[in-house]
Amino acid sequence: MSASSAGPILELRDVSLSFKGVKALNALSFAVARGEICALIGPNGAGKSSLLNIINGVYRADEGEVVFDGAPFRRIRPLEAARRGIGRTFQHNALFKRLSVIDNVLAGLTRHSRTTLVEHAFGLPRDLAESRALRARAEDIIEHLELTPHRGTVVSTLPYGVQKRVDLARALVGRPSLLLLDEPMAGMNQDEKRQMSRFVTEANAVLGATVVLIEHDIGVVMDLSHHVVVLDYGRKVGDGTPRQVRNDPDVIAAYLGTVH
Ligand SMILES: Nc1ncnc2c1ncn2[C@@H]1O[C@H](COP(=O)(O)OP(=O)(O)OP(=O)(O)O)[C@@H](O)[C@H]1O
Repeated sequence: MSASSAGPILELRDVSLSFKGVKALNALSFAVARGEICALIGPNGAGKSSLLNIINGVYRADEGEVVFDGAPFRRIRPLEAARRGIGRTFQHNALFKRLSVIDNVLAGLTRHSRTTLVEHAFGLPRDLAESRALRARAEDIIEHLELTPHRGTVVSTLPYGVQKRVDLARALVGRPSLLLLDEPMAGMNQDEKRQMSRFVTEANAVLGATVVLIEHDIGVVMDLSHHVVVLDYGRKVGDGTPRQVRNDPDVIAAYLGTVH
């Protein structure tokens, strides 16, 4: 075991971020253990998406640092974060809506390929063997996420729940060690949520990704996660197992209301 693999995969140390005087994150500290599913919960505007944006380099922390795999940073470029093994989905998925499922999943492999997106679009792979290997990887993940019937379908024509799964496939195809999911179940019915929960569990247990996810459905959070961090106005108001957090009076007061 290397030195970095002994500690938590992710640590936030006193991270603060403001937008024109509004403190989105206020001296936030917590750690995510390797191999866990960690849920970030809290009311709208609590700072959850901003935090994911700092971890994968979309935003830069004003203060504090992020330690990923033992290496601290305050700012990292999104491509560099992806290269180091941080995968990401977005609240409103950022898929290429006019492209097929397979092409969207292949786009998630750009960081692994010496072939550029333009070369890929024109069918000009630099290295045929590389291209075949990456395509096989994309086909595997499509099968794994039960997207095979949709593999050639243009994304914009798919139901929203299936699009969210394509977004997950695109994030997973790069084999991230840390997978950041921003409301992967937003807008889904109970059946779709159950299905997505199964895929997130498999990404964690079978594919080995540590998961940090933002989710508003407390039932889903309690069933799915090993660890829950609660944010309110950019501050941490709870941190523990789902059961600990559920029974924490501060969390109940700030967010959960009366728990039966
Ligand atoms: N790019 C931005 N420019 C200005 N203010 C921002 C920006 N991003 C976030 N904020 C502000 O930072 C605060 C935290 O927002 P953030 O989106 O991180 O919260 P959240 O917990 O993810 O909310 P939600 O559950 O509604 O997605 C809010 O006050 C928000 O208005």
